[in-house]
Amino acid sequence: MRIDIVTIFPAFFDVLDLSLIGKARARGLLDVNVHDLRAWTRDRHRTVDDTPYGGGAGMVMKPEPWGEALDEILTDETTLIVPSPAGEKFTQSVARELSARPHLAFACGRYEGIDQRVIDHYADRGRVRLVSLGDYVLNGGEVAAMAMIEATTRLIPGVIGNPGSLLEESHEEGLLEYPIYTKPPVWRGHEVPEILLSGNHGAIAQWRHEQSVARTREQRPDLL
Ligand SMILES: N#Cc1c(-c2ccc3ccn(Cc4cccnc4)c3c2)n[nH]c1N
Repeated sequence: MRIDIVTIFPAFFDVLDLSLIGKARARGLLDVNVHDLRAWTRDRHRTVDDTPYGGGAGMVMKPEPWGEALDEILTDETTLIVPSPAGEKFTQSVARELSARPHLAFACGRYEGIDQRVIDHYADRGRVRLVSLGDYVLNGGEVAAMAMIEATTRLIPGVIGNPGSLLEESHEEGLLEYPIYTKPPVWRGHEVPEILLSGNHGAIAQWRHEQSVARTREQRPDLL
């Protein structure tokens, strides 16, 4: 998978050189390219924003630099993802869908967002998705893009060492994951549930499912 990210804060994505995504890049499983939107500005001040038509607080990102950047980056195979508080909810299902795409491009806005005509222009030409990380307000698209990239790329075969672990994670089957324990068997008076020490794998699987259902009912009844 190729990923392109356009942002006015390219250094924000230096973290993608680390950990599993960094290793996947080094192994050629991922091709991640970060671009500074200001590279596509034409004026001395490298201006990317201006005042909103119709008045109102804040500034809006100008369409011209975005148009020149995206014209250079997008292909017929690209899914353009625009993180936005007005977007569809980003879920594990969306992550799974995106993980099968050959090329993802993330347009990370700042200020009050990107001129709507940019989204309209590329929507006419193919796959554009406005996607929201959740029902709260961030200062820009970078944090959302980072979360979406991590949730999506970890589903690509080979990125995570143990693919079996993906199947038991929260939200993969619509339930929250069961509680997990490791050594020591007793810690500050807290004991590991006896069933987990029994070696009875059928009973352990049953207990874990029951714990997932109970946890989901408690924390996220909306998922049931
Ligand atoms: N995904 C996602 C988001 C964002 C988000 C994404 C991109 C931008 C570009 C600018 N802002 C600031 C801003 C603030 C208020 C109104 N409109 C815009 C962004 C917020 N906020 N919350 C989410 N779940």
